[in-house]
Amino acid sequence: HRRACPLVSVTNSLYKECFSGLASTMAQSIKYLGQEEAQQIDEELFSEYGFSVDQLMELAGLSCATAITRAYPTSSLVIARPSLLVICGPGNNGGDGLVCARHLKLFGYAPTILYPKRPNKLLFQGLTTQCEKMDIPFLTEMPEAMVVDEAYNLVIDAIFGFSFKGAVREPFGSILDVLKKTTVPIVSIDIPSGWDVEQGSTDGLQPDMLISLTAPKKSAKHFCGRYHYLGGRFVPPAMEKKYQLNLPPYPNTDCVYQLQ
Ligand SMILES: NC(=O)C1=CN([C@@H]2O[C@H](COP(=O)(O)OP(=O)(O)OC[C@H]3O[C@@H](n4cnc5c(N)ncnc54)[C@H](OP(=O)(O)O)[C@@H]3O)[C@@H](O)[C@H]2O)[C@@H](O)CC1
Ligand SMILES: [K+]
Repeated sequence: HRRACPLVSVTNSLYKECFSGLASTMAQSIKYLGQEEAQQIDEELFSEYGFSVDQLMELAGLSCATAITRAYPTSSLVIARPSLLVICGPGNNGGDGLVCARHLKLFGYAPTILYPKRPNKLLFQGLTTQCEKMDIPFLTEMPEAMVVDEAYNLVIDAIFGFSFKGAVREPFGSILDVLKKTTVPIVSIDIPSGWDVEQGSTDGLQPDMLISLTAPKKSAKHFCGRYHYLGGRFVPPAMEKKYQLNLPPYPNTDCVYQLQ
């Protein structure tokens, strides 16, 4: 399912769409965030706007599950059982993955979770219990690439988000090595894991789908998969204005917007 990546930027494709009269003025100038700016916005949502992490994580995870149902409806899956593998990392990106898995189960999919490094915090313990109580199985180790390809329709990559830095440490290095050998489509939440948040990566994962949360990060310009969605419809207008995010208009009550 995955294609080679000729480093075509999303901005370029948006300009092309614009010339053919298809893109709105808003979509042209959507902002791509640097790492520090993404972290600053995140911090400000909590400190100045009064949100809590679990609130935004719930909305982020729900957006991800919704976007996945749009791109890969259960009727389109190759393996009849709608099996998915959700791999969760040690930070909030991993938390989004747990929430996403729970909603996907409610939407009729059969997720399985790999959560190898669990933070000792009530938030993540609660999210884990919720998944266990929904009969979502947890794996104890990463299966081999061939097993992943045979057993799952999709892999959801919720390993690292916008706080990723430096060389990948274990056990995630080995997990990403396996993912690079699989052929099953990968859906990355916020950032393709292992990619530099701003520069991307030429030899990293090549996901089939990217779900950017709040606003795309600079590395999203190097995304060459089939589907790019925006989720996390919780940005207050004053914040959108301050950071000149120029978010596209979400249709009606939708929590996702298809950018590509
Ligand atoms: N406002 C928003 O937009 C919202 C954002 N949300 C979500 O939060 C995400 C950002 O979450 P985040 O800040 O917790 O960081 P994230 O990237 O998950 O990882 C940090 C962990 O990774 C680890 N780690 C880092 N580098 C590593 C390496 N090289 N090799 C190995 N490990 C490494 C690091 O370990 P440490 O450095 O602490 O040892 C730490 O444990 C964001 O992308 C979005 O998905 C929503 O939930 C809500 C609203
Ligand atoms: K990710």
